[in-house]
Amino acid sequence: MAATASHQAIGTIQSHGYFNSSSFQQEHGNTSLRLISKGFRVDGGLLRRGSYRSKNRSFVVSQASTSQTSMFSPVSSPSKDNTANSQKKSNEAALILIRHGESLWNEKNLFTGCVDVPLTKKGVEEAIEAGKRISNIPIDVIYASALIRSQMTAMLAMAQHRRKKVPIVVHNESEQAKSWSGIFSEETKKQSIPVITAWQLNERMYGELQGLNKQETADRYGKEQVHEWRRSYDIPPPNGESLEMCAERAVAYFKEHIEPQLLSGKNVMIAAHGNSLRSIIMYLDKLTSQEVISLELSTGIPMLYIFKEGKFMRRGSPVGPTEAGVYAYTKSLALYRQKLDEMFQ
Ligand SMILES: O=C(O)[C@@H](CO)OP(=O)(O)O
Repeated sequence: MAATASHQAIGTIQSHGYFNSSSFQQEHGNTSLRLISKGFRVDGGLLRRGSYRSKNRSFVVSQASTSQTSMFSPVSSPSKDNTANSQKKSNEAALILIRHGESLWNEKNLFTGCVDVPLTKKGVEEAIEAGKRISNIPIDVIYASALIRSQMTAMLAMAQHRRKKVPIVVHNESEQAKSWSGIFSEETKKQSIPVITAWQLNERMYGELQGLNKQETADRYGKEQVHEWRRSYDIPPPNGESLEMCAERAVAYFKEHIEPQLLSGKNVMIAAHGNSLRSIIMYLDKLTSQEVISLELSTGIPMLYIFKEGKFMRRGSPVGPTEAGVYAYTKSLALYRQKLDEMFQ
């Protein structure tokens, strides 16, 4: 939106734009215009559409200010949310889990953990293939780890989605980052999918094994020892995280941030890692610490769960966009697909 000369000072504030009132006040002085904290309140009322003038500057609010998030409105936690609406909405949602495609260190057979390594060409192809498999499943919000291999996977997969919404990484790391990534069109926001990145979804930290060759490590320390480090539930590799430690942060994040989304009816995709996903699957499928030992995830294979009435139902891996079975799991998935067929035939 073009800012007029008099509005140039801070540009345009929108309902979904990020606005740092304290920096505004520092810059422009705490004047007749009082912007209280993050609510865009002026003397107790919400800012309305229009132009505002402080001591020496003016600015524009182009929409009534009710929210300060960009395209992503965080849902309130289920315990705080007691409206009938949320009850209605909590009916059903799809959850897709996907381990990133092959990385350059997977290819070299190196322990990777939290080292931030990109995908190989094969990994890129796996992510694209994964995207085709889930291209008819609704996705409202995407979670990825802080590592590039999961983010590449999410983005490449989404490029295959028939709905053609644009996945956009949410930048909440600072007020400025929020503000600078603001989107000023409701229509554009509707055509976007927020991608939320979280270190808690990172691969388990492999400690002093990171960068070592898996085969050479087995030759040196013995196959059993290395298998214990790699697959046991509670034995950490030297100075690294056990699966149990990884689960503590990954599952906590899932419960705190992702479950409320599902409860509110949002369809979620999580792109993450072998072990962070193993820990989440252990929680979803109620696996014991013995059972999780034999759980192995392939790179780039999406897994579908239906969340219904507070329960997670594992629906396996959608084989392809034409596989009828996946869409027969629930009425809403079938309807979504039907709509896509109508829109894009
Ligand atoms: O190296 C790693 O970070 C992981 C995943 O690739 O290895 P592992 O097979 O031991 O879980």
